[in-house]
Amino acid sequence: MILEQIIAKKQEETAGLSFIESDARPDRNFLDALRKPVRQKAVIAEIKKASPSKGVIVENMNPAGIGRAYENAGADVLSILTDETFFKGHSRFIKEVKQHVNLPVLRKDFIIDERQIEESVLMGADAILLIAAALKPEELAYLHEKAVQRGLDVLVEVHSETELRDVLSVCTPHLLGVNNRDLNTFRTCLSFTEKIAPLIPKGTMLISESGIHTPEDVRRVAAAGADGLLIGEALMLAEDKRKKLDFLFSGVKG
Ligand SMILES: O=P(O)(O)OC[C@@H](O)[C@@H](O)c1c[nH]c2ccccc12
Repeated sequence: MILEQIIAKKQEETAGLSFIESDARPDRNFLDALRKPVRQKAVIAEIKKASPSKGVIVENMNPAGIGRAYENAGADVLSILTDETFFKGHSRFIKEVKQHVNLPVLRKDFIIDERQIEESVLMGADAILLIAAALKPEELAYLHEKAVQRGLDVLVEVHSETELRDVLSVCTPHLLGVNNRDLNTFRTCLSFTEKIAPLIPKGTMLISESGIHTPEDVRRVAAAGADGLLIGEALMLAEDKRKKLDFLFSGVKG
């Protein structure tokens, strides 16, 4: 029930946020970068110091250094964890990284309140994540619309057919992510991508998220029809990010 715990914590945090209005806008195009991938499939490389399932992944993490290494390795965009409590992220990471890297950035956090959308723009995010399991369909539709109005791209994350149907009944996102990890049990299984891929509407990009560690994993989600891959741990743990990405893509043709 980790998701419930995380949401309870976010409710506490967002209660203290004030409504700020600014004319700040995202300055990089996340969706465009995903549509022109460097490799056969788009790569969202994630900067994540720790996670509830793995604990600390990298001690003394230098986000800007990792961001630069990801860019040099041919990642198309970045995902940066900003949640402090469960992922040891920080709100300043996005700006810090963008000073040294030219890639668009997704703010990876648990967005449940419209004030976090303005906050994301002020943090320097170009895109945000909305997690279907954390929101009622009407809430998701509302936050999706608000984010788009503020110029943000939105990755909508689902984990089941039911969640996908609920999402599609209220909005048609440009980017749909299938999380291969069950946020309640932490187990990953790539068959989630395979099951959900055929149900994604035309014109929506499908991103396979989590649990991608081997060339066989990449081949499998690519064959299932994923347009992009979100990879965290495997890249965080790699000494040489380019070598790792080349290796991961070694089994994908075309
Ligand atoms: O480290 P992995 O297994 O490659 O997974 C990355 C990413 O998909 C995962 O961090 C993630 C997917 N959805 C999330 C929602 C919140 C926090 C984290 C996530």
